[in-house]
Amino acid sequence: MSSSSPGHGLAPYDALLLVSFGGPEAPEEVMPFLRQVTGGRGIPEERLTEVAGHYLAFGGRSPINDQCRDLLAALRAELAGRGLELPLYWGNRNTAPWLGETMAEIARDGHRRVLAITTSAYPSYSSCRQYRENLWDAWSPVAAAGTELQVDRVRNYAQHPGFVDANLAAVREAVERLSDEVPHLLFVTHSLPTAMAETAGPPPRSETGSYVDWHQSVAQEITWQLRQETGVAHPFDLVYCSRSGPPSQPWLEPDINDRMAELAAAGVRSVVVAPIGFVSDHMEVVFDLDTEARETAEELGLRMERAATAGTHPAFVSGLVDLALERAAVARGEPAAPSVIEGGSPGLVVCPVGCCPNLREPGRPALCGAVAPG
Ligand SMILES: CC1=C(CCC(=O)O)c2cc3nc(cc4[nH]c(cc5[nH]c(cc1n2)c(C)c5CCC(=O)O)c(CCC(=O)O)c4C)C(CCC(=O)O)=C3C
Ligand SMILES: [Fe+2]
Repeated sequence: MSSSSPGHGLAPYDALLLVSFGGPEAPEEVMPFLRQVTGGRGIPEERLTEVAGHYLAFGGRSPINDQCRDLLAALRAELAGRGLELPLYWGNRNTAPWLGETMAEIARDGHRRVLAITTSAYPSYSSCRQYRENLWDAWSPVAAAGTELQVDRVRNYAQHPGFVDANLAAVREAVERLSDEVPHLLFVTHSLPTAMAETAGPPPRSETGSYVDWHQSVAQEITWQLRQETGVAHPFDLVYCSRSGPPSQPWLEPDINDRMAELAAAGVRSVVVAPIGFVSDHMEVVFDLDTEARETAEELGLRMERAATAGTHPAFVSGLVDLALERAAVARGEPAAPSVIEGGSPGLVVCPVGCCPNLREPGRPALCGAVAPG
């Protein structure tokens, strides 16, 4: 690691902040959570009832907050192990601990320069800018009250070797569990409205947008590294889960269940499902993949192994700390030396104007981005 003196590696930051999505922890919290997530977003009522059913099937408790608690513990241990003992806070977009309350606490505790890390690895409005808007909403009352608090953010990190290595290890283990077969690899991520996908990332963009491009390159890299290790070239695809929105609105396809049916029809007998779009076992993973897609696989007679998510894998946790060190070096004015997979894109430390635009409310303010001149 290039951090010069331990203990100063994260200067100028005096606090770290994990920013996540949030989730209900009891049955009576499910509907308020769903209304909070979808407020004003045109999600049909039937979809909400359906998704409420997913949460209620798990006792009304989403796995996501517990996973944030585990990640916080793992990050604290990693920071302490490297002599980087900065306080680490946690705030959510949709449930307690609310980001706004955490930001106020950070200010009360006397911190003035905070580095945020989101539990979301890829560019897109939902996975990138929306968190920057949440940071703005949390920060502006603090700033209005006269506290000079500056918030920066670690870049989108899906193409960082730490995230990729954790996912590679998980795919390797899942393939090994299917010992005598060459499974088809199904890399899965959250579907998005195609309009959001095509505008993901900084302009200029490819036709598919950075969300899809980044996932493709992570899927390719994992498949390639596996081939280097084992000599086996697995066929692979990028597929989607958790489509929402009205049926009239186009979302990214193919859905994992549809793709499994095609593969089974073509004679494929086993699949590894690798949720590279999720940093840990969110409800989408435990319901849409472990429950729904597994049922589909059983109906189709496909053997299915689900690869673990990055979770608290040591490569992922230490990678996040490396990313924080990298961001701190940039904040100190040192030359950027982003660590990135072969042929990948390092992502941007500060999102440029027009990056992952908010198509619904174009003028909405966001932190951690360049401001349009004039
Ligand atoms: C790209 C992306 C990520 C990955 C990046 C990131 O992690 O942020 C993500 C994560 C998550 N999404 C989650 C839950 C939900 N997402 C919904 C709705 C939507 N997601 C969208 C996109 C994404 N979502 C979109 C475009 C919508 C349509 C409404 C809108 O335009 O905003 C809805 C409404 C019901 C439904 O329609 O499904 C729910 C309940 C949870 C919590 C899971 C848990 O509890 O473990 C997590 C981590
Ligand atoms: Fe979502």
